[in-house]
Amino acid sequence: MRIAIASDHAAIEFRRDLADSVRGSGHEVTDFGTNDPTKADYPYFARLVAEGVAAGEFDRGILVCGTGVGISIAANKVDGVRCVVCSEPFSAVLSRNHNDTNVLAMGARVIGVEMGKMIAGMWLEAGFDGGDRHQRRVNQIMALQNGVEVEDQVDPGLC
Ligand SMILES: O=C(CO)[C@H](O)[C@H](O)COP(=O)(O)O
Repeated sequence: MRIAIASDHAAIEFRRDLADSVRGSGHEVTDFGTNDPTKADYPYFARLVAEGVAAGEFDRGILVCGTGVGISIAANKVDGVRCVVCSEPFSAVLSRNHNDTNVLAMGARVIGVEMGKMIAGMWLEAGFDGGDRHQRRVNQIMALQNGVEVEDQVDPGLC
């Protein structure tokens, strides 16, 4: 797959190690930096990756900052992006199976790089389960992103 990766200053070594690992698994990796250890603003780097994924230039994106939180919030502002921030593989894989996430965020101040490689590897391998309920909910998420009103599809009488 074509993978875009970026980080802020808090995750430079983590991102470089991770990019090597993803490349080693046979993916085509485009690394957007930063390579500047002075302060870098994570929304800028989130945007480079998120817009590339949303435009179809990349199949998936990986973002790293100190916690993964800010960079994931920023990525999720881009229409077409479903970014998950993860510190363990279970949520990463389920985010693919149920939510069809297309960007993964992690925190270099939260987890070690070996855990990051495992999370990214499993996330890249996992597929979307699809099917009526998961596809419907993903469609609802995307409708929210576009400001469309979303109705609960479940009969309240069944709750
Ligand atoms: O985790 C982050 C955002 O969620 C950033 O990496 C973090 O806020 C950067 O902090 P500092 O500028 O103090 O190094």
